[in-house]
Amino acid sequence: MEKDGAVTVQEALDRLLQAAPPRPGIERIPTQQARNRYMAEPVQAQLSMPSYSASAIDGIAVRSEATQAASPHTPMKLREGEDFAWINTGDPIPAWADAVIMVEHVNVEGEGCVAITRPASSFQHVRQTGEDVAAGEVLLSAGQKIRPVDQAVLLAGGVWEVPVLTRPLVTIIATGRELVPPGLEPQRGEIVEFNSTLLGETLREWGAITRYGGIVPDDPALIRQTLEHALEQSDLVIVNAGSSKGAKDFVPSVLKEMGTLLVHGVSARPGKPAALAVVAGKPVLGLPGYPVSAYLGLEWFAKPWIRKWRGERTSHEEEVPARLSQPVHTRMGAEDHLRVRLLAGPDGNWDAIPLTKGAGVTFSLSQADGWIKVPADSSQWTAGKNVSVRLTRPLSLLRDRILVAGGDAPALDILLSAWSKQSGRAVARYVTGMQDALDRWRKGTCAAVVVETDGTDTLPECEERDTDLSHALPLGDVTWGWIVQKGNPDAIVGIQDWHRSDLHWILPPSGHSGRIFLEKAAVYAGVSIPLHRKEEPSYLKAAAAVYGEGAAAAWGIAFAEYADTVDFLPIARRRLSLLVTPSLLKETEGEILLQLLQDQPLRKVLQRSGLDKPTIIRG
Ligand SMILES: Nc1nc2c(c(=O)[nH]1)N[C@H]1C(S)=C(S)[C@@H](COP(=O)(O)OP(=O)(O)OC[C@H]3O[C@@H](n4cnc5c(N)ncnc54)[C@H](O)[C@@H]3O)O[C@H]1N2
Ligand code: MOO
Repeated sequence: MEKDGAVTVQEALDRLLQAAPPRPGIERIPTQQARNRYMAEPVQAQLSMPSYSASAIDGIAVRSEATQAASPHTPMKLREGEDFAWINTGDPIPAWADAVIMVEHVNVEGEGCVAITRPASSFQHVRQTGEDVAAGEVLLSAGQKIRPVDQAVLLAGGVWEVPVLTRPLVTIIATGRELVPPGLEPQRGEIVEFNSTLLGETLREWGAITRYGGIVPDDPALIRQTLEHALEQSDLVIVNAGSSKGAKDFVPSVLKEMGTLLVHGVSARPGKPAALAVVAGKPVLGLPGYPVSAYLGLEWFAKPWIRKWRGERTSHEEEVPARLSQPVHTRMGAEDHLRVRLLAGPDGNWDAIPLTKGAGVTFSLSQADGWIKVPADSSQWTAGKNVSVRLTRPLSLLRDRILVAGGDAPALDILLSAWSKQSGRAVARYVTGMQDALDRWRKGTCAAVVVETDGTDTLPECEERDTDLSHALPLGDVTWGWIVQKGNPDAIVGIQDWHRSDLHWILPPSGHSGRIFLEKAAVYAGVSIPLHRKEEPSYLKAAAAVYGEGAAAAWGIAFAEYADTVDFLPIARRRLSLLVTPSLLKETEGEILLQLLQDQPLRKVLQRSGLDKPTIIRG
């Protein structure tokens, strides 16, 4: 693999486009099936629409010059068949007529006789031949993406078939003996194969036809054989995983053997070990196995290659300026692509909150609102830095979203998704410390804060203990405590066990209420913060980590669904309330929330997820 910094993403892309340029074809397809295809050549209307002059209204067809004497004082009588003919909207105008008078302006005087009180002007209420589309007009130019409105105009102009660019056919091959197809429950050591769906569906959104090449074990001969077969039928082939330095990472060497390995390793993360090759004149992308790395590799190489297939010079991705809400640290020598979540400020500015850097966290791809790029020559960006965010969701949706910051509990997702469903607005949760959430609430970057009280309207785990909570809506009570291995084999009793170095402790991040509670309790109990500890931002992730790792205990919330996997030792009760921006509370959204909190079936579901109806909290 080339050293860090040896090949930039741009340089790698240039090599690929040079060595294996796209070669689109042209095909003629029925206009009705052409949605989302790209015009290969300009198209002219074959027919005029309408192809005859037609009445635009219901009324009578007349010769305008014969009506000039009509006025309210001197109504003019007209005889059917001589001076006028009844006509409906869309009917051809008789050859002898040149105008239409609205039925509302016509007085019927008797059989075959009407009177009019105003003259008609020439061409009045007449749709000229070709008013919509005139034969010979260029309807669409080369390169245009065909939308339903374009299909309509093509058909109006008598274009039954359109010349469009063929779509690139891309085959995706997944490699790895550990992979199992979706639908099968993975055993220990097995991973559900979802990258093909991630890559394939993204490629289809970009206009490619995709073929699933299956799961191939890490075996050079089999990888080669599958690749050969795929290359015969495809314009571009993607081989996923096996691109790094492990004993089973055969993709780069197979590509080298079969053709020209143009690049192995780019100076960008995640996605660093990407391998690009040309085999039998066709491009092959060897993308790393981690989903985020594979996805970025697709964006860096497949997207511009497809864009070039269509002859597009520029990308139309939406970017917004934002302020970084916390510092980011990266390693020099390679550019870093970070997923961020965006919080809208009242001043129209955006706060960008970096999400995990983990290349294996698919969920963060789904949660991210956009990407920021830290250049290879930077290693540290401070909070408040102005950044440009490449959006992954429409800006209008982000502006409309109700953002709820603050404490965590599994039941909150259930409650907030019910709120979203009933209110018709997206609701997103941002788990953070109480102080941070309250600061954001005051700045207006979130609409509501989940506060954790001890039931006495004070915030014990917050610097601002005296925040006015009189308007906060009580959501319910939760129990905090230790999530431990099933059967509590390590015999954890309480806070006093915290000093034990034979256990790995999983804690909420610094500043989160649960963490502050624990640290205060530890001081009170005279125990020091344990050495072996790691942080998990959500209680469900903490529980999953306890289940998956031996000798671990996590601070968390009582939740019935743990039952089969872990045990729970209760330690303290907390009341969760929602501090909602007064204006939002007065809107329909506020009313809906109040109704939901009274909804008995929903309360039962919330209770199963550990959120009891507010009761008196003891101790
Ligand atoms: N000693 C080193 N180890 C690693 C390095 C390195 O430089 N030195 N690079 C790391 C980086 S960076 C990346 S990225 C990964 C890339 O690894 P591979 O391309 O070889 O991919 P695998 O190891 O086979 O898989 C990684 C991970 O992703 C899962 N995976 C693979 N395919 C799929 C799929 N189709 N669907 C879902 N998940 C998939 C796979 O099971 C692994 O868990 O290497 C680092 N290592
Ligand atoms: O490049 Mo790897 O994709 O950093 O995680």
